[in-house]
Amino acid sequence: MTANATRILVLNSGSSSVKYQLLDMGKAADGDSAGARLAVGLVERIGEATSRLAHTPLAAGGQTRETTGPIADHQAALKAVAEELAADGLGLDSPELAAIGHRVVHGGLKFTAPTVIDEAVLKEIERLVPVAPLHNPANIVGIRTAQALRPDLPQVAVFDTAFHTTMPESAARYAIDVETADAHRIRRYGFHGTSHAYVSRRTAELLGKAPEEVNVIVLHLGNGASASAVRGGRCVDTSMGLTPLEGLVMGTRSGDIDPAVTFHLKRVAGMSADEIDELLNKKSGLLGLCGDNDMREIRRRIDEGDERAALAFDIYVHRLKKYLGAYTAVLGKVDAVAFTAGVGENAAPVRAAAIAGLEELGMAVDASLNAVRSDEPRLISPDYARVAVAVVPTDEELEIARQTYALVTAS
Ligand SMILES: Nc1ncnc2c1ncn2[C@@H]1O[C@H](COP(=O)(O)OP(=O)(O)O)[C@@H](O)[C@H]1O
Ligand SMILES: CC(=O)OP(=O)(O)O
Ligand SMILES: [Mg+2]
Repeated sequence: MTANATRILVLNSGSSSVKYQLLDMGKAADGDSAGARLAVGLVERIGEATSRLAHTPLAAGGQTRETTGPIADHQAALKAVAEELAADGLGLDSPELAAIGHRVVHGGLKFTAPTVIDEAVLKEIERLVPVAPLHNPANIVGIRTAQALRPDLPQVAVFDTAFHTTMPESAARYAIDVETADAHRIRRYGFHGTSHAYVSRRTAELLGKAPEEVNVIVLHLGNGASASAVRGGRCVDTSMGLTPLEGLVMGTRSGDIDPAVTFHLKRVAGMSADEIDELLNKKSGLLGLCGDNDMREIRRRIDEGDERAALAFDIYVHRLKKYLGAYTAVLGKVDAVAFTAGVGENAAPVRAAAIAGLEELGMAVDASLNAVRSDEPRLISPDYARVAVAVVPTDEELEIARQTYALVTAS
């Protein structure tokens, strides 16, 4: 790595998408912290005929370029991304590139911090595929493709599970036979940790406090959704478990159910383990309840009087309330609730409904503050509320870039 290599490419490979950012850690971002964005983009609907790549070269005019047409797999997606970057002189061959940072969803028990990827690390990420079947395979293809493009560069894995490794055993252990659990490493790992870490820190900043001084409940509500209880900057509980299926109602995932539902489906409905897996991960949640997994579409249907959409919304919100109550009890004292990710940042009705009726917990939302649209962290609670309710946009890519840069410049 040369001394002036300050750029980090971040790849966030999802099951059917790749989000990416090229950042310069030697330059300040908005505000005063490092990480100026040079290019950002998204490839979506990978594997379908209608794949779409939207690329915005912020360092070269900032005009978004869109390409549509089939992109067969993640490897093809990353090659297309590399070409877009190269078109503006921001290519992967640049000597200014210091490292490539990858979001890796499941890190198991081994990885509690960002890690430079070698074959042994890749093997471990591969071993964890059964507990993150929608995510780890895409992460692996992202890493292998990036390695092939720049074999000389450090590739760094930043794990979704890392932030949650501070959970006490009382929160991390399931109440099942200890030997069986240990033999198969069955426990609560938690996910979206990079987001929970970033958002809880930003929330403390918004309150003008140090992270050590505040207790925050973070609600990361995207396609996948999870809640976490963060005490003084450390995670003490989170809603996702062994896999990203437990907890909140999600776009296509059920979240919490009675585990007996699974053997009932097997014994009574004759479904196989794979069919049940597919049902709970891909055909449940909002999609299973009402046929749509996008909150925008659900709100539109509710406005037209659609009862199935209204019930799906109510079930989604009911689950959020339960976790707000539970994590208030876990934390004892809550300073702030932070809403983040696609739904949390954009869906004012979800925020209003989740907090409604929680005055006894010190939580309230001001309707006019809640209606404000902004990309900035902001409070939406009235002055009198004991608990600050906030909208805090997440930035997993920036956080991954910071952790990656810190690791490769430390040695
Ligand atoms: N303007 C909006 N209003 C309501 N919901 C929105 C809006 N924009 C995005 N969403 C929701 O956010 C979801 C995507 O969230 P995001 O955090 O980008 O997900 P992921 O990173 O898991 O792909 C969409 O499926 C949709 O439900
Ligand atoms: C872990 C997880 O659920 O991630 P995503 O929300 O990106 O699907
Ligand atoms: Mg996400």
